[in-house]
Amino acid sequence: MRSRANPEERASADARPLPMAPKRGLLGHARALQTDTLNALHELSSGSDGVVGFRIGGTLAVAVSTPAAARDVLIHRADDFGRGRRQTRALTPLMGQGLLTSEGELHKKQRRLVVPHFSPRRIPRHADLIVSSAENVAERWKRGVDVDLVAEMNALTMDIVSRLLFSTSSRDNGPLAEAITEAFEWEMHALTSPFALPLGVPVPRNRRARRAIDGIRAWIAEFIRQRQEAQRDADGGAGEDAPADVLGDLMAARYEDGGAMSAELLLDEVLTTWGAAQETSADAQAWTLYLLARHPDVLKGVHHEIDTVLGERSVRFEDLAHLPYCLQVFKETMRLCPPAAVIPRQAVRDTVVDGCAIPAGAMIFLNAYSLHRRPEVFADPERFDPDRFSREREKELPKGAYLPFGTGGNVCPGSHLAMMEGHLLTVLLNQRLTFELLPQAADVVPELLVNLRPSPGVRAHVAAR
Ligand code: HEM
Repeated sequence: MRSRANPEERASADARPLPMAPKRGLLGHARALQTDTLNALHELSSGSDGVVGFRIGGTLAVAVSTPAAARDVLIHRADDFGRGRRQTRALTPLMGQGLLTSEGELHKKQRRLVVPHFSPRRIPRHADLIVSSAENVAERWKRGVDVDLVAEMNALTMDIVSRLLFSTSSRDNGPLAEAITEAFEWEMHALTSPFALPLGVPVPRNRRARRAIDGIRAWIAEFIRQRQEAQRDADGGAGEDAPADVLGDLMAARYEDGGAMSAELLLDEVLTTWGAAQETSADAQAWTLYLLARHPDVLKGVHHEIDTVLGERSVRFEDLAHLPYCLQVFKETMRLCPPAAVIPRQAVRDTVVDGCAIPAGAMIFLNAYSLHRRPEVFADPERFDPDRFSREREKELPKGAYLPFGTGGNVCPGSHLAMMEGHLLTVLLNQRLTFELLPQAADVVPELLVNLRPSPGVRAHVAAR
């Protein structure tokens, strides 16, 4: 007797063949992707119904860019996809088995432990340190300076994340900040270059990265050890209580069985948080300042809201609910320029995405940049229009149409913190300063490295408002 196929099998039997982009030479689309990844992917996506296959050398790749297809990959069929070898190889040396690299049971167990520390209830306590880091910058710039906003926003978010994690400023530890920059640059090369060699191959770039990564892990491990020692003294009544930072939270966190994280995993999660939180937030803020400088009408609305609600006083967490237009600006920025513009996956078995058959091994490029430009969802998609995120209009967005933080089991655990940080910085920096783009900023384009960055930087004259 024939057994009845389960719904999964029926779905894959009914799947239509994957539509393929027109062929391109022996290397397929490899060259176009190598020279301009973002535009090559956008061209593939916008010429498709949202799921399109193409070749990178001998490998099948698929660009995904509709809400339904995105939800299949990230939610409904998430178990059919892994992170992909390249991502794991690039991130593991620095981040070990942290949330950005682990999978399966370990990933689930770590999420249960880590995610609650970044919940909407827990993040307001970080608002003051974000404000004070930004105030330091505003104070330094008030007499007028020419700067690159990309580099400066990276320094600012580096400072914020190191205070958030360890209660110490990255400005006080130059060698660590330099090593982190070196390690992130190597990760970027390993993620994006077809010529990247495994870290064990002793070419000069790898040797430098190895030194930087070993230095960072040793420094943070020693910092954790000292904090644990101080904690033991405090528990014994012989010292001060530990500062209330993310490291303290993670040290105190307990699994359901009452056990604590191993020293190695604690180190991995701390470095993962650093890696995931810093550059994404810097790029989001650099894009926000750039787009505001290009749209004086929107900037006027931002100034009006800030002046009405705050006047000259500093912003506090409680004010954010009364500054909705500044939040809309930040959200619209992440629609047009999502820092995580492409979310990579690899099919671990034959599967189906939005009705199309995807074979095991296919690389998936979930293309948020093109997803956020679907004209059927976002009319006149290239227009910078924060009103798209007014309370009423935002509610009408179809599920899966706006994914700056992904969705499903890997959704960004830092999204609430990132939104609060982006909101606070948008308010504070535009309250205190003016940003006038210099002629070199005339040709800024989005470039997909690991994140979507304004390239070659955003030169601006900054002065007190
Ligand atoms: C504007 C800032 C940020 C953006 C645009 C962003 C975006 C994203 C996206 C799209 C993902 C999902 C990746 C995937 O599905 O593979 C992700 C994951 C992650 N993010 Fe964020 N993120 C931001 C800030 C932060 C912050 C502040 C933290 C730290 C608290 C953080 C920690 C993480 C971690 C640990 C993951 C891995 C989650 C997992 O795979 O389980 N991110 N982020």
